[in-house]
Amino acid sequence: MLKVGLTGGIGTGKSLIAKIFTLLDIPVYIADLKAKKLMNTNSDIREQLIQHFGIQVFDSDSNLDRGYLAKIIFNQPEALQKVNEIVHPVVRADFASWCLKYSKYPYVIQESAILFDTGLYKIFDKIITVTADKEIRIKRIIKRDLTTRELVEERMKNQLEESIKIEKSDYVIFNNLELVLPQVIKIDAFLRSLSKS
Ligand SMILES: CC(C)(COP(=O)(O)OP(=O)(O)OC[C@H]1O[C@@H](n2cnc3c(N)ncnc32)[C@H](O)[C@@H]1O)[C@@H](O)C(=O)NCCC(=O)NCCS
Ligand SMILES: Nc1ncnc2c1ncn2[C@@H]1O[C@H](COP(=O)(O)OP(=O)(O)OP(=O)(O)O)[C@@H](O)[C@H]1O
Repeated sequence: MLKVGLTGGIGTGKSLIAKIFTLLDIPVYIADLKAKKLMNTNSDIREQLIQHFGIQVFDSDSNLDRGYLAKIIFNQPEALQKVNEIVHPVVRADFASWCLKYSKYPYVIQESAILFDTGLYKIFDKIITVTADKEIRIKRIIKRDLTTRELVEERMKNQLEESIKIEKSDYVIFNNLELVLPQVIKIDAFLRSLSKS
């Protein structure tokens, strides 16, 4: 079974593309969601987060205080690296066991904004990058999250340049004004034929 990575910076449209692949009956592992779930439920992660960032990292209901952690890590590269070191190995193991459930499918996808940034891309047979112009991405995220330009740019600064991702990818989906559905259908057809060969 092929393992495919789906990546792209904040606001490029990864979630939208992931939904289309799901509609094409392809299992998709959303790393962001899984990471958040594991940060709330995995005791090793919880203990290490508390050890490094204090008890305030969880709120009074014992849920991760995302705003608190975001404020720390997206301004301090060392803190971001520490969180990545704590969380990513657990997500990696979780993905490996998740894949076992889908061995009958032609391929599976992991969606993550930071596949190249973290070196995780190496475990995938093929990588798809979704890309869009910076201004369009900023406007879409401000509208989606009711956030500010500054906060979106802060996250962008912590992610690899789009051009590097594009260069390292097998397939690129352009999501400015282009139609995305035909692009996804074409890539899906390639991947299905690859899985048969
Ligand atoms: C700091 C947290 C709690 C903020 O949560 P919040 O709901 O505000 O943002 P969300 O998770 O939706 O992230 C929005 C975007 O920020 C960017 N982002 C998230 N984590 C990272 C990271 N480790 N490095 C760079 N960019 C990141 C991505 O573009 C992501 O799509 C959360 O981002 C987090 O826990 N990150 C660390 C875990 C992680 O690396 N997750 C990514 C997939 S494994
Ligand atoms: N082609 C498009 N036209 C209009 N709006 C779009 C388009 N593609 C995505 N969007 C909107 O832009 C926003 C960002 O898209 P999406 O959530 O898919 O991005 P993402 O890459 O998953 O972002 P993040 O990294 O923050 O998770 C969403 O509100 C989505 O509905």
